[in-house]
Amino acid sequence: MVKSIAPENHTVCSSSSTLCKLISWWNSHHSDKESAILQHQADWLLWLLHGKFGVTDYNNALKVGYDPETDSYPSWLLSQPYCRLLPSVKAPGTPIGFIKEDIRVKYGFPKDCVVCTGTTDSIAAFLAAGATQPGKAVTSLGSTLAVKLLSTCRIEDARFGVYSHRLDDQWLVGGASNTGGAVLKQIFTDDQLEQLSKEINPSEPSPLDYYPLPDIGERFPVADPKMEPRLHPRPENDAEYLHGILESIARIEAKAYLLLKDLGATEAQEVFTAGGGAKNKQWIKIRERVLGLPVSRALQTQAAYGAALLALKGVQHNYQ
Ligand SMILES: Nc1ncnc2c1ncn2[C@@H]1O[C@H](COP(=O)(O)OP(=O)(O)O)[C@@H](O)[C@H]1O
Ligand SMILES: O=C(CO)[C@H](O)[C@H](O)COP(=O)(O)O
Repeated sequence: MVKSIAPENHTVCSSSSTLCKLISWWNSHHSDKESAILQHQADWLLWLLHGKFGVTDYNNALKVGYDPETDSYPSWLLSQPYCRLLPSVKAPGTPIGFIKEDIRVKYGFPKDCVVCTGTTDSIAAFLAAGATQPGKAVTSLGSTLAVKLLSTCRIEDARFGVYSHRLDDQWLVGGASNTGGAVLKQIFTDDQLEQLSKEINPSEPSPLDYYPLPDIGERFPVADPKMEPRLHPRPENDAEYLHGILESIARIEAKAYLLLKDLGATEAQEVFTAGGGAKNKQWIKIRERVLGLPVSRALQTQAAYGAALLALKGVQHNYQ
């Protein structure tokens, strides 16, 4: 359905895209189409704060089909019956309005507190890391593994789950794999992760070859909704098992950066790490060996810090 209206290999062709979800909803629900609007999670959260419907940012809107290069929805999307559900789009960090009075009073915010448009979680993590030059990258090791590489050129190829977000006048090229912390959490507690990791010698390659996924389906660097998790054979020693899983996730990350290079992105030179997995020093060393690049923990590993920086920039730009 999406493939019949969108250009070949467009990001919206990925089965997890916002546009696929919107069309699936449009075709399966027969009530309330008249009053419905499309909100991304971030739009909904911001709406609770400012109370204005139908506003988003061009990062969140990418996967519904918004073109951040022309700063507009493409004509193939605007000719669809559900196009009036699409929110208006502003640059990330643009002031939308003052915070609602009841919320302001409840939480003690100042009277001039302004709410700005946001961005996606892994872009916020990139901003938190403070990387500004092409070739610098951030891998977010949260529930999933999201890769963002600052590049001078834009790349998009849904066959591999690769897309580019606009970051001012540059591009954040990358994608998100379903591997990452969620699969670790299915097998180990956070305490076990910390203790077992200490038993791993990161300079020694693990011979175990897995494809750790929490469920069926992968998005990037291979887009395959039917891919099965591969987590066997399980050795008796848990530290060996964890070593094999961390090393296998590192191989997926290395494949991701290699793919971006092959597709023509600026070559990665240095990788910062954000998210819950960033605290694992052994994993950072394993990744450094497998990627063949300098890898370090970002100074700020919380995406929320990047979102706050974005709001600060927006307010300074518009009110000073
Ligand atoms: N020591 C550790 N080593 C590797 N991963 C860890 C460690 N501690 C926690 N994690 C993983 O970090 C993930 C949580 O990170 P977080 O950035 O909060 O995720 P989310 O994407 O859900 O916001 C969990 O899925 C957990 O498996
Ligand atoms: O898997 C994720 C959340 O579950 C990723 O963080 C997300 O898909 C990445 O999206 P984007 O590249 O648009 O920031």
